[in-house]
Amino acid sequence: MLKVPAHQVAGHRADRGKLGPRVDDSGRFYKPLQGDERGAREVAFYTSFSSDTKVPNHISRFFPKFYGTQLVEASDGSGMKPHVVLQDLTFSRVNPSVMDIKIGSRTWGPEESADQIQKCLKKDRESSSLSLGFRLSGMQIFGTKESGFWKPEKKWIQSISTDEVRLLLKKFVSSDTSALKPDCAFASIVYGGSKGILSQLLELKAWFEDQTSYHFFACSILMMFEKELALEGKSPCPEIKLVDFAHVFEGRGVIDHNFLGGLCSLIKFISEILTTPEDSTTNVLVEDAHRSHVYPENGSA
Ligand SMILES: O=P(O)(O)O[C@@H]1[C@@H](OP(=O)(O)O)[C@H](OP(=O)(O)O)[C@H](O)[C@H](OP(=O)(O)O)[C@H]1OP(=O)(O)O
Ligand SMILES: Nc1ncnc2c1ncn2[C@@H]1O[C@H](COP(=O)(O)OP(=O)(O)O)[C@@H](O)[C@H]1O
Repeated sequence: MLKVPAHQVAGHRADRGKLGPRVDDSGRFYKPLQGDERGAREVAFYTSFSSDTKVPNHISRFFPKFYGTQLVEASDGSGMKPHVVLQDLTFSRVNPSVMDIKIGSRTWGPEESADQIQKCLKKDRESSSLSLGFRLSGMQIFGTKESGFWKPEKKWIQSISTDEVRLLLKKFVSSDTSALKPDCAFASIVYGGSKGILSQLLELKAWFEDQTSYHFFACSILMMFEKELALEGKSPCPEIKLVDFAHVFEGRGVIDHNFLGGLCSLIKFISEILTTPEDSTTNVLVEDAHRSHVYPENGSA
């Protein structure tokens, strides 16, 4: 029996009769193929990437495993539809904090329609994409068993300023989701360390400095970890994964400057949080109380 992913933070959702991804009980994530060229492009990417012998294992681990395509009953009741079958990235996690960061100042590819370009350009301008080279697309932060997750509204998170982006990157690794000033209590064990998120981002960056096979537009980095493990004195299992390849195009021997630029910018933000967590340029998130809602553990978004 397929169900709506409990920890999905962005993109199309399969609730309320809409078309969206679902998961099974064995760790697989079923993403409906968009009927136009986007679906075809995503399948083409996974097919090519999963058999690309030039991609080293320490890089392919940042991508969901690909199990082909399958006809599955669509979540909107429209009948059997092709889905791309992927590894469910949050399958083994209990109460993960998750952030979806869309990378690149430009989120449309070279062969897109004028309408698609206009739509993307508007979102890029109205978000931090143009100014920072990335935007937060969605997130959830686990608080406690009693309070559940803090999950800001999607439209708000995509319209925030540079200072608010910095503040949310801090809040993501802080102990109290309701505190107005983040304490960055988990920054060193989530962002820092030889297996932390910064180190993984730097590994990814080194690959992007060389690879010229793929250009990733509108692709996201998912950052995940588990606060409860940290509170038990264990590793919070910080991890990055890339998702959403509906706008991947052939690189044709050219560096993916758009993705690389956004990745470098994100790296700078994370590095600064590690070196100066007390930086006073980020104060309180004034809109916070109005624009977010908390839903209980295992509740729906
Ligand atoms: O449908 P919307 O307005 O939610 O837009 C989708 C975006 O959601 P957003 O509201 O920006 O978080 C969505 O963004 P996220 O993945 O949520 O960051 C995609 O950009 C999606 O386009 P595509 O499937 O990648 O071509 C977008 O889908 P399309 O509208 O292009 O089908
Ligand atoms: N393989 C996966 N496993 C678990 N969650 C995923 C996976 N792929 C995507 N997600 C979740 O779904 C969200 C939207 O995914 P995405 O591929 O960007 O969809 P869309 O094309 O609808 O924007 C991500 O933010 C993430 O929370």
